[in-house]
Amino acid sequence: MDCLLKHMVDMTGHRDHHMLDLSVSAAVQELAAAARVRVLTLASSGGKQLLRPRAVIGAGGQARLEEPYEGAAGEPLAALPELQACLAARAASAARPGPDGGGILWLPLWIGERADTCLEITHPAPLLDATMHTIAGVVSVYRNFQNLLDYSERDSLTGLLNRKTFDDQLARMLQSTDAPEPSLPDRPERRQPHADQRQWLAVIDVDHFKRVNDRFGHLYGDEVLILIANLLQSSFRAHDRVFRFGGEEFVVLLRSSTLENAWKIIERFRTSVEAHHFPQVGQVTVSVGFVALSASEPPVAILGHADQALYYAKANGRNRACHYEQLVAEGLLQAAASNDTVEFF
Ligand SMILES: Nc1nc2c(ncn2[C@@H]2O[C@H](COP(=O)(O)OP(=O)(O)OP(=O)(O)O)[C@@H](O)[C@H]2O)c(=O)[nH]1
Repeated sequence: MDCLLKHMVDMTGHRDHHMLDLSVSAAVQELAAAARVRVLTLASSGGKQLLRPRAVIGAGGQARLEEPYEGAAGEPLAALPELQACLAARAASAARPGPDGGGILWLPLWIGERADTCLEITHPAPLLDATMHTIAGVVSVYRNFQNLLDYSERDSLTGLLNRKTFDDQLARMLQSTDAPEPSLPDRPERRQPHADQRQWLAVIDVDHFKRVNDRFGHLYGDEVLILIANLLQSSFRAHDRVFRFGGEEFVVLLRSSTLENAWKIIERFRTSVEAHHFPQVGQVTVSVGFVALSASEPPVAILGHADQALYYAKANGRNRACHYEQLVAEGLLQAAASNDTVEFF
């Protein structure tokens, strides 16, 4: 009981999804005496259902986060037919028996009709009913707490991450920027990220949005923001982070991408907005400024550089994306001092 209470206190003391994932995996590993526990994201990409590990812990080890990287689409759900059938039937759990009464247990976290997260418990011995009962309780607390965190981290109009969570997420990305990839002895198949891959920050602003509000009213303006948020979510990958920064301004943190791919992804989003028919309003466009993250620069300077590139895009025709370093290299922008920010509202 003491052990359970200790884990509950630890889990509910966090205000961060990653720490919560680490806590729940440590709790379940200890309670189930598991050989391995993984927290998995259930995602779909290109019509395929995928599993992406978020956190993992082995027996006697420390829980650690699994950092996503470009090219890591995820593990195909089809490789785990028991879990696939469980998700299709909206069932509470799936199991694959192993030797000596051990096996693998999957516990999807259902929120209504959706399960975005699943716990995977590899246990060498049978799980007693009492243990199963305790784990089910821990998983329910985890799900409720995840919900609460989601609520406090999200913008109520668009459902995107809010400004408040940006600083944390940027600090986390900056920490992993320029840091050497940890060696993973238990995952020898893991591909190392390409040397050209960087992390990127893009600031996106709706063009002439005031005109939309003035002509069609705020309700239609709000609808445009919601539709743009949807286009953002479908254009960027699950491990990128998309924020509504306020008003008609959005920020994206793009993980591990080459400059060429960052251009492609950002252009794909910009052209998808341009091609979208917004009910009543018709065509809407966006301008984008983006910059590579560098651990040696303070967040305010990085944001300032992306803002400068956005300002350039606004001043030079709108409906375009501009890359800060390229503008500086071409002499079109002056490299700004680190405490510079550009205001255009
Ligand atoms: N409907 C709606 N409008 C908002 C919201 N937040 C800010 N706005 C409006 O967004 C508009 C921003 O206008 P401006 O800053 O002048 O910029 P703009 O018209 O987009 O022009 P450029 O950025 O120069 O292309 C203002 O009219 C704000 O009232 C919101 O949540 N909903």
